[in-house]
Amino acid sequence: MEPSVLEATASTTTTTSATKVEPNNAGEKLQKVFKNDFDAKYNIVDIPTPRNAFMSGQYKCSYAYYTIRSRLPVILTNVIDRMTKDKNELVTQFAPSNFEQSAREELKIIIGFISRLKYELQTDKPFQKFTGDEPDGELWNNFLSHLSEDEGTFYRGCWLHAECYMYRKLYSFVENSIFLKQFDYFGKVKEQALVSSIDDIISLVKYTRRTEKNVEMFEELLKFSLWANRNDDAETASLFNRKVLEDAGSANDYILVNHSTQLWDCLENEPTQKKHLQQVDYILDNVGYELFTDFILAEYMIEKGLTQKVRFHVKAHPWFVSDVTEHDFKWTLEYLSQHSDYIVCLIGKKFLQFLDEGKFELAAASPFWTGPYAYHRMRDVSPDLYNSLQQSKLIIFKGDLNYRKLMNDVCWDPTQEVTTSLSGFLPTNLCALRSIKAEVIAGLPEGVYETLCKQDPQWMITGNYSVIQFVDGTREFGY
Ligand SMILES: O=P(O)(O)OC[C@H]1O[C@](O)(CO)[C@@H](O)[C@@H]1O
Repeated sequence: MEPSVLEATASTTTTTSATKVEPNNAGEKLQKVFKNDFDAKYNIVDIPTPRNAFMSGQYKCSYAYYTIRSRLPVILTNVIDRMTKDKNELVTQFAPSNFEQSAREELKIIIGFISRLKYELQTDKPFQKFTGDEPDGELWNNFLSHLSEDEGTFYRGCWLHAECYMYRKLYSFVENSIFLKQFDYFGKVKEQALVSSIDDIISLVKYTRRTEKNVEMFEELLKFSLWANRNDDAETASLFNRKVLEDAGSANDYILVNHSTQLWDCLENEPTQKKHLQQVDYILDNVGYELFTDFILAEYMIEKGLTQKVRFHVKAHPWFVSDVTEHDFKWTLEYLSQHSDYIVCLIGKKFLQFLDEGKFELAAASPFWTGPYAYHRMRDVSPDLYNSLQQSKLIIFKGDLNYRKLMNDVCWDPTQEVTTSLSGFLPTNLCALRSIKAEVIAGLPEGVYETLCKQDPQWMITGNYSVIQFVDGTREFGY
């Protein structure tokens, strides 16, 4: 688990007077003085995110601040370290042998670009336009050109924009390179996530053969997929996955909203005027065991006649470390179908066959998913995507980032109606399967938020709690 916001900020509340520094802890105190200087320089205010404000690194008592201050620089440092360590391997893999020296030089330049991005992040510099051959360069530059001075930097801007911008810039460095176009900074980590979860995958496959068609089983599969979205380290995740597999209801107290029955009704009893909608759209999140649980849920929906097809949406390029790209999606199915374990191999082949038969479909990766926009902007920014989603019986959004984009990355009153927080985004019926990792939430019952805050003020960033939220797209909400 990530260190908490309080751990990250507790040491900063101290005197700013350098004259009081004692010799035995001078280093520590000087660091505190520096931190306070930092806050003053970048207009950081020592408060949590105000209600109805965008999440932002400006608010020191927020996960946005902690992410920009601590998590994102570490991610960039890890990328640099990994590239430096693997440089020979990368050069051999991506450059023809007579161009190895040029590739080595290019790699050095890319590492330089990443270091500069890290510096810009740490010193709250303005977001820079995209000037290379990015296919979505216009989308991004258009977005950037509409930001005011205050909205266009890492700490002062909206957290969603800052994080999306960082990952988009990071990818642009290899995308615009000569030799490293195909390189995925997070490729190894993602492959390892699948390889190391094979035992859990086998257990899940065994458990889900010959299932009944009923709401109870459907709910169990929703929960497997839901809890696979927790952000634990590999070992804790595996223990947790097994616990949920032994008893899908074991973490029920941590599911704060559970609309499984409404979801079932939506799929099972579709009103006659919507009978032509025979597709579920699945907006994927992470690779590894999580992606596999998504496949199992999709398999169930197809085999039990709840939908004819599931159309999966992936990211157009590496994104937020572990998000599924087209390559990851295909690699996962290939890996499973060639596995030495008979059960894994069979299920992999079955899913590949689903792809052939059109029961599974891999949608062309829309740049909108790797854009900075919240989903209420989809209709005007990406009308084709919006129109195609309208043809769906249900859209399943996995994970925390999708949730933040649904909610416009705003710190809503937790009891706010979800439909209000969606700000008009409702192409069809929606479902959010999300474990809570940021202070963005809507649709909680009265009192739940307050009770949990008393138990643990940081409950919203632990990933221990979750929601299965359904929004009925057939109702009129007056937008
Ligand atoms: O994989 P998920 O569930 O989208 O979680 C990743 C998200 O969680 C966070 O760690 C907290 O919101 C973000 O950095 C990121 O948006």
